[in-house]
Amino acid sequence: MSQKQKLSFQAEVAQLLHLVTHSLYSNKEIFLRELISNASDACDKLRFEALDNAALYEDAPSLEVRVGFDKDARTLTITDNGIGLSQIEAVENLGTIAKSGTREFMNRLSGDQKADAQLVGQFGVGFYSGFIVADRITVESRRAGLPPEEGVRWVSAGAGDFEVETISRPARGTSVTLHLREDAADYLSTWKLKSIIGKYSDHISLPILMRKEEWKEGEDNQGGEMVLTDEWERVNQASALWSRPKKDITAEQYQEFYKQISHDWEMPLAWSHNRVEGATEYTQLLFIPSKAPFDLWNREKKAGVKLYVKRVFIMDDAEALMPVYLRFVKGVIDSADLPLNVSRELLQESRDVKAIREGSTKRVLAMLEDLAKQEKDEAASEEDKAKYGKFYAEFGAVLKEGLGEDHANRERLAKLLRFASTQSDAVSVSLADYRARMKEGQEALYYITADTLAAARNSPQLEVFRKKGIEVLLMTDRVDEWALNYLTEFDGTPLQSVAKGAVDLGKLQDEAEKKAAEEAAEAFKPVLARLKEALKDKAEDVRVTSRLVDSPACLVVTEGGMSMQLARMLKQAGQQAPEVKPVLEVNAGHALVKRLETDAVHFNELAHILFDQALLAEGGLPEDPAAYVKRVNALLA
Ligand SMILES: Nc1ncnc2c1ncn2[C@@H]1O[C@H](COP(=O)(O)OP(=O)(O)OP(=O)(O)O)[C@@H](O)[C@H]1O
Repeated sequence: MSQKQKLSFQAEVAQLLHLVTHSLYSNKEIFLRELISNASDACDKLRFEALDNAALYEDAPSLEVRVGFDKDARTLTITDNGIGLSQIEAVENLGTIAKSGTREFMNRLSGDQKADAQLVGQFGVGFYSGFIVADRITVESRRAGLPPEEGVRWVSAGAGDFEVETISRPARGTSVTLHLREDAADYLSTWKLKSIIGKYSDHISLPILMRKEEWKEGEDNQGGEMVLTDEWERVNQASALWSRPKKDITAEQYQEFYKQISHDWEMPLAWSHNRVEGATEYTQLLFIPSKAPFDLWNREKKAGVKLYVKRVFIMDDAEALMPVYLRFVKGVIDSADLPLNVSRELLQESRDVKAIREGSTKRVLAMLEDLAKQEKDEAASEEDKAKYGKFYAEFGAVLKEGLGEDHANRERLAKLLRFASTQSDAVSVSLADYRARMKEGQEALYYITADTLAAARNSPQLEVFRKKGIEVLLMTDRVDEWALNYLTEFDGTPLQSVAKGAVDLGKLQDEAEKKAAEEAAEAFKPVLARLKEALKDKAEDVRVTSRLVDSPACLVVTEGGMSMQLARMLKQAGQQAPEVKPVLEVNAGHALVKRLETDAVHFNELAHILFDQALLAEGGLPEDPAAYVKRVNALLA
């Protein structure tokens, strides 16, 4: 590649760049954080690769980042002596976005600049944020280990394409030169740059160097000015934030550190910083974000915890350190015990890692419990009180995955769950709240799962519960049904789906009611037998129920069976779902059902209408919708 080559950006990059240059003015200065963060990552990568191959250090073993500027040329340059980029890497890494879910993300953009800017913030613009302030960026780089003549220059004006060419670059590493737009000239100031670095990058563990400035008197006492010298000085603290004592770290520093490692633009909701001593020694600094990332639902998504060993960065997405259901947690774990050359495979098997994961999981749960406690704390500020609700709205559904995934902590997790209920539209009812206000004689915690809150609330299955004033939890997250399989009781009280099995209200029904129900069932027996016959292809069974008050019929599944809703969901997702044949339950007191006893002519029609209506009421569709319409019309005419 000795001549210049012109290449196009991947479509998604071009889209992202358009957004970056058109919507991200409000917080311009973050470009410096992003570029310094990349420089620091590049040094971390070199240090890691050099564990096996010390020759990569060449003659420059001390890693650093330099920030320099040239007022006359209106350029700002960030240089690192990290791992560098080969020509192929420059084309790939700076011309495409490797993140999974990028296309879906782009599809979510609405064209509304404000909303999109917010989304882009969640997505993370990284290197491309340089184009907020620059109308052209030149990257010069040479990968550690390659000869000087295999350097690369990459230039782009941030529109549709970029140019690359081979250059000779004796120093390993990367320099990113921003050709600043006219309105960004104020970044050409030592004072300004220092203050931004202090704000965003103070905790970076590498030294960030800038040229020292000196006061120079003007000629003939004509007033002087600050001029740059050739001496470089360190402008950050350069000690890893998590290794400093807690008391020396301010809330702002924690917040900025979070933003740097997470690329999130919002503040974290909570953090926890601890040195754990004992059989396994490590430091953990864990954050709970306040907003879900765009790819939260991708269970393959990179985990958010970085692993360090004695301050040396080892790997980014160390999934072995955190269970999948806590994939939203960001932070750093620095182990004193693991070997520096630990591999992913080794991590999976290490007992130290297991101990770290257990300890970190407990720490995150404790953080969540604290947030939940604040919710009810009179003395807490309104902001603090709202935090758990905020967390739950973003991550509650993911947390539920833990019921199936993390047996050891199931009870703690169960206490953290919140639901809407027939008494609360807000997703705010905890199992403990519900249990505390159960009716006299109530023996189970009742719940229903449905696609929407309205469908849950209006389900015929709730009728008898409403009549008796019994609260029912309304669950509408896709994961609920699956997760609830793993939670059969709470604090000794069973959890019972109102749509599964025969309803047994136990002590909530008085003797007279029970007797009346038994009599009705007895009298209805002959009709039941005919109904079963008429619907034998559709219904597993037909029985008389006491759960209905106003509706003629409803569908339930057998105890332990998969709900119709879950089966539908699986099918929609293209997965194998067992054919669920539901049980039709009929309300023997309802006029339409009574008509079955007398209207022999329309019996068959009525039977199918009952079944299909019950299916509609719970969010399903009749197998043959046209036949259903025809039957109803025949009766209406
Ligand atoms: N200073 C640098 N030295 C070496 N490689 C770099 C440097 N800056 C960027 N890169 C490469 O370019 C890639 C893209 O950078 P970019 O900042 O866009 O995304 P990222 O850092 O991977 O993701 P994010 O910033 O969202 O975490 C990086 O993954 C890295 O491989």
